[in-house]
Amino acid sequence: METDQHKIPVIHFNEENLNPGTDSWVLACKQVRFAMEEYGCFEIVCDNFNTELHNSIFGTVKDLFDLPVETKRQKTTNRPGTLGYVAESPGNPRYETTGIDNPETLQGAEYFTNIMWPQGNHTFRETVHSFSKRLVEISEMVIRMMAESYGVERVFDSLRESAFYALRFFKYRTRRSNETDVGLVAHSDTTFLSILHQHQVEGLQIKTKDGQWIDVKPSPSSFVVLAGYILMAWSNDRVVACEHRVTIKEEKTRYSVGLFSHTKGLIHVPEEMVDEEHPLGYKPIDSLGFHAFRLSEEGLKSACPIKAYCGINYD
Ligand SMILES: O=C(O)CCC(=O)C(=O)O
Ligand SMILES: [Fe+2]
Repeated sequence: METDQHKIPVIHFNEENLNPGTDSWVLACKQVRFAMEEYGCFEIVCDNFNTELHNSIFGTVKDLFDLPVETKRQKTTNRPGTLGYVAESPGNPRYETTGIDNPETLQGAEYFTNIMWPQGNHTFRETVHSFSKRLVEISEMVIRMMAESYGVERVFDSLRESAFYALRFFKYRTRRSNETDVGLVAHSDTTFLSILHQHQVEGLQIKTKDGQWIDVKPSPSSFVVLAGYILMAWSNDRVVACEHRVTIKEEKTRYSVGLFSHTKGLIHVPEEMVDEEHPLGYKPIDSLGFHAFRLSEEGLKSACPIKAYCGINYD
């Protein structure tokens, strides 16, 4: 429910405020930091994001999920800790997802496409590639803005170099008579950042600090940027990973897509993030190790898996 007190911050990304060093850039950095610290998320409206790309990505999503299940189930990733295809499960019976590693590279987009369509699928490959490239640019921009707003621009290059991406597609089938409106149960992501894009049918909900759930409306030109557990640790708890879920009230199939940014190697909390009020809370963070831990019995049980994995003085 959207209430008077709470509204997810909306930030417009346009040519002017994306020009580093300008006053409007500095203001946009402040808005991004405020949104992340208060909500763990914000909505970006991209003035120059074309509706055609929005329509084509969701056209390809339908083609992909319409493939036979044996085709979708094939192995598409060798990356430790990365999920490939996930079908309906008892906790999330309406949820189906699959993902592409390195989708912003031609090779990544092609590798996945050729497994799904051995005869090739030019439209799918091109759409995934151009859409992911745009989202990676947005993701890098947000990370740069966060680094600048905390005065740690010096670490931006190493964060950028250690980043890798997955594009994931989601389908939520319509409700059967004995089922609830749950699309995906509440959780926070194991990412640094997740950027979600919804199509027509709403469902994404974000939990506020005071425990209220607020709806995020779909729009062809807007994306929701969510803080994941790795950003939470990197920021030494200045930003808290955004808890979210999917609740589908309409009797319709829902599609969404998201770019998930991960990091390889060890990420250190920058020393500038540590002060009296924020004592160092994390050992160096191994994002891939954390991903595997999160899926373990202990990780699934933990109230705050990132702290259980690499928190200092946490039990
Ligand atoms: O479908 C969505 O909008 C959200 C998906 C999601 O949160 C996830 O898979 O982690
Ligand atoms: Fe999520």
